[in-house]
Amino acid sequence: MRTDYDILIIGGGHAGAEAAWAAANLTAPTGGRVALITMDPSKTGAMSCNPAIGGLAKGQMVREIDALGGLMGLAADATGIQFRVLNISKGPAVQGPRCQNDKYAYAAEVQRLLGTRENLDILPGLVEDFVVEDGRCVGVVFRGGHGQGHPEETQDCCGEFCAIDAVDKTITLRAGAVVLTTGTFMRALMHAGEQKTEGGRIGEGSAVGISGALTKLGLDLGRLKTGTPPRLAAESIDFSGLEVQPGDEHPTPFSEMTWSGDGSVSEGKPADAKLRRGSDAPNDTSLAAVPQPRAFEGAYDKVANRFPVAEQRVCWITHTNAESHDLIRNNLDRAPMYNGQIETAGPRYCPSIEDKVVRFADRTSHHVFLEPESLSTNEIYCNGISTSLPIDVQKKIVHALPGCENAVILKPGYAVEYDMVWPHQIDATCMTKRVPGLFLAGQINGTSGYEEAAGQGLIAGVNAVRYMRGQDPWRLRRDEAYLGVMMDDLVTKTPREPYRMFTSRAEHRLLLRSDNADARLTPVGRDLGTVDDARWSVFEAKQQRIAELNKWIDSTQIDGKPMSKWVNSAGVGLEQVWTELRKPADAQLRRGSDAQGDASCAAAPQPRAFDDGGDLEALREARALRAVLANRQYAGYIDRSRREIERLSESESIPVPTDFDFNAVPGLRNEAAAVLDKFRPTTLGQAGRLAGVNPADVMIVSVALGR
Ligand SMILES: Cc1cc2nc3c(=O)[nH]c(=O)nc-3n(C[C@H](O)[C@H](O)[C@H](O)COP(=O)(O)OP(=O)(O)OC[C@H]3O[C@@H](n4cnc5c(N)ncnc54)[C@H](O)[C@@H]3O)c2cc1C
Ligand SMILES: NC(=O)c1ccc[n+]([C@@H]2O[C@H](COP(=O)([O-])OP(=O)(O)OC[C@H]3O[C@@H](n4cnc5c(N)ncnc54)[C@H](O)[C@@H]3O)[C@@H](O)[C@H]2O)c1
Repeated sequence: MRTDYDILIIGGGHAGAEAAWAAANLTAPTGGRVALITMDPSKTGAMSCNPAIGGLAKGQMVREIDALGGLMGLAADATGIQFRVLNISKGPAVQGPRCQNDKYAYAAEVQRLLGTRENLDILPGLVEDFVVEDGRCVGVVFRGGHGQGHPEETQDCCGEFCAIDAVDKTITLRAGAVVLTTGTFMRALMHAGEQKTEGGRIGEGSAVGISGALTKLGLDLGRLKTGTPPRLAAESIDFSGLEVQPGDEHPTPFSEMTWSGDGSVSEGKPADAKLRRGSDAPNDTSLAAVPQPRAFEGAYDKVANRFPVAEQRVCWITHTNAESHDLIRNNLDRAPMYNGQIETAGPRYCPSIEDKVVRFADRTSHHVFLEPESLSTNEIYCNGISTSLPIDVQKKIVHALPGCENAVILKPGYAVEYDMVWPHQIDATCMTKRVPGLFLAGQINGTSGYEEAAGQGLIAGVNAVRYMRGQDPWRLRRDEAYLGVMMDDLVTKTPREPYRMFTSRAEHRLLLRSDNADARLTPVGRDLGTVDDARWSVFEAKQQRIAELNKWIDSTQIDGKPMSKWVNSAGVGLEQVWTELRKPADAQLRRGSDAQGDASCAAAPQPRAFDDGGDLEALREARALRAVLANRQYAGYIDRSRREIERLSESESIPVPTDFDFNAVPGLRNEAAAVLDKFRPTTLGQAGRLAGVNPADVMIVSVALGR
């Protein structure tokens, strides 16, 4: 059995899957090998709770992950059973793509995608300790297992791993870097009323030893909680009187590679943009040595030629009422969150139904979305009534929902408490400051949500490879991506509850839109090595089309007025511009008196033939046009923002050495020195965002740094 790897990833959740995908893709061209060790490989990519990906702000993050060559958007598109863009009536900056997924198909697709990486080994087992030499993490110690998906009757589920009989043996693996993504599993304890069960997810175990191993390394651990609602049997619900929630008429995929055609690969070339973001050295040349990936074989098989891939389904809306609220109030003494059984903080922004009834006491009703969990099972997810009340009370709450009077609960709701690592102990690359070579990603860093976890996984996977290669770390700035906002928030603020992304967290949200995620990040991914030739050629084609559309708008008149003004006027949107674009070129010319005879106008983009029903060309055109219009709509703001970002970028890029002694800075207030010492910001910009550090403190530190 191989015991030496380039990178080890622990945990096959959303963070681990993304980290493994990035690390395997990055190391493949140089013959590197990656191992993903997880308690049960058959649960890799499992959706612990909501069978949905994306939503407000989260959808933008999925688009960013996709733009950087990640797998979440591909898996979501391949298995989505309902697609909706939320906030569609509001501005493009706050629109969030979201899809319902067949949760079993989603996990299977994540596993298929990981299975296409020939240099990735997936090993079943429980990691219990780290190998640390000279203060650096260089491996892990784990107990081999089969995972629950192991077919007992055969002995070949894990190939070589089974063959050498590694099960229940303690195995040491060494590597250049380790990424730990334990999710909700560290010392996990589930609660349903008075009933307590060890485990991070129903039917699964708890990772106990790893908490102690982290404490031994000197890391400070905390404890948080989250929860999930009951699942109901579809045939026991009367849907007839319920409001139907259909998907969008023309569904929008997450991935730029979905429906990108046959995925044919043109000769790729490195992106022009130089990667300066995370690099401490502005003229970083180490990237020149990054081998460019040619093609991620098998990555786009499921999505390249059709969309939606899976059969589409509707959801339904029901609601709680005075009767269910009374039930909840009368049983609060049996609710672990209220009777002292759970003392840790849960996600304030995805509250349990008992939280909602207590905190919003004046409300007499809350929406409950009934969502199919799979095309192949009868499970219905009750979005909106996450609960840890005892099962007998859950039954009564469910039966009080219109349509659910006779509903059968297949799986009860529960809450889970788990250990996490306070994230001020990592930096924005996900590497722990105390133990170089050890990276943490996902719920272990105090976040909540698949998308937040996946984003951190990608960042950790990339940086683990860069660390192993001795390359400069890669960091995203707040004005570059929601992923940058999340990392900056995590390392500058101590979360008091599970961290969830919102558009309101991003001060530059008009720049960080879902429509321009590829323009912002695909060149960055190309430089990093996470974007292959196929994705790069799709990106280049789109940027070319955007340029053509801009030229057309700038050179065309409509009713004697510049089209560039018309596109920003009230009542004009994608549909109206699309209609103009579909008119034959001579009709466009006839409308614009000044444009008569202007050859550049006639030569502007030939309207592409597409039907309202949607096809490949329509999808591409809509994507390009959406980006063009959003950029024009926000042009004034974008210019102002850019100037402001430039003004601030000087302090943002001033590095603070990792061993800088804040306590020795003359004139620095004790309170500021203590905060700076605790969070150990890596740039002066980050220092300025810490609570307890004011502009005068930043000035003093800046002088001490010799600036
Ligand atoms: C009950 C519940 C409700 C939730 N509600 C939602 C929701 O509605 N929507 C949402 O987006 N998020 C929800 N979450 C959170 C969501 O599941 C997580 O945010 C997300 O899955 C985190 O991804 P992750 O990769 O960090 O961890 P996880 O998905 O939890 O994966 C961790 C993986 O690591 C493995 N592992 C852990 N420790 C070890 C070890 N020592 N050795 C080997 N393997 C190990 C586990 O087996 C698991 O495969 C909920 C979670 C739970 C449990
Ligand atoms: N439920 C929990 O206890 C829990 C725990 C941890 C994390 N989370 C977080 O919760 C998120 C889900 O939270 P949420 O409650 O905002 O739900 P969501 O993201 O599924 O929904 C967001 C909004 O979308 C709309 N919506 C919901 N379901 C819909 C449907 N079927 N069709 C159309 N629109 C729909 C609703 O307006 C809802 O408020 C996850 O991404 C995760 O980060 C939840």
